Amino acid sequence: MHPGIPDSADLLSRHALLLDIDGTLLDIAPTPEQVHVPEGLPMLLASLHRQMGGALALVTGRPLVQAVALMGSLPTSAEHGAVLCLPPAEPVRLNLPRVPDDWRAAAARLAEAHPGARVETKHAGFVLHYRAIPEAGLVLEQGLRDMIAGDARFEILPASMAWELRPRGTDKGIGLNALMESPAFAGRLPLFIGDDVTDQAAIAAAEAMGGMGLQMDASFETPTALRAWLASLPAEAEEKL
Ligand SMILES: O=P(O)(O)OC[C@H]1O[C@H](O[C@H]2O[C@H](CO)[C@@H](O)[C@H](O)[C@H]2O)[C@H](O)[C@@H](O)[C@@H]1O
Repeated sequence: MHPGIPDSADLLSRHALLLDIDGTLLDIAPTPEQVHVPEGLPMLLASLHRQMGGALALVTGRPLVQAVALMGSLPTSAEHGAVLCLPPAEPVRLNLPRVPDDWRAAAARLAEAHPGARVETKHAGFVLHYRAIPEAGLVLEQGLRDMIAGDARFEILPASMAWELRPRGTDKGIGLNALMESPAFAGRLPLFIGDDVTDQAAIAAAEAMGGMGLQMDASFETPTALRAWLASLPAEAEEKL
């Protein structure tokens, strides 16, 4: 575990916990639908959320509906900062351009041409996954780059064995900042944990606020270790009181 992590009592009372999902809370699976949510994880997160006065959130690239289905109803920044949900309020979506339908169709054709590749649709953009066909990663990237050439409204983000085509103007740092501005998080220091290149913006945002941003490979290493640490927090905090 990272040496700078605050002790449990300090963490629960003075910090906000902001957690990535894939590769952090959950082990990576062959496809987005095949992730396994360990029994008790949503209940553990809900319990920590209560104990932290509401200052626990998910910061994910997944669409909100998927985050809720996997982890339950928690404060969530979804689609890399494009959607903010603070239950019970209705989710708020940034006003961003959506990728043209003909790009979505072209991406589907690209995936068809490389069996094993697949397109995941999001509200404003899409993800081209190549985990099942790693050798096609560079060709698929080039196909996407040709697609957006000359259109500065969009960008291609390297993700975990995937390329994400999305509008500029949002990232996980923007999502983290929006969460930290909400009442339950105000006055607390953010502790963000993520595993992927898309998590760098949230790590930078947490550090810019005087908090901590941890990369999984340099802190917990595996989702199993992170989940065990989360499960230990309440009991450890009680011992210190
Ligand atoms: O920000 P996160 O919560 O980490 O979500 C990032 C992306 O995760 C999903 O894709 C990744 O995880 C899948 C399941 O383990 C894996 O099969 C895939 O190869 C990974 O790229 C999700 O599908 C994306 O929408 C998220 O942006």
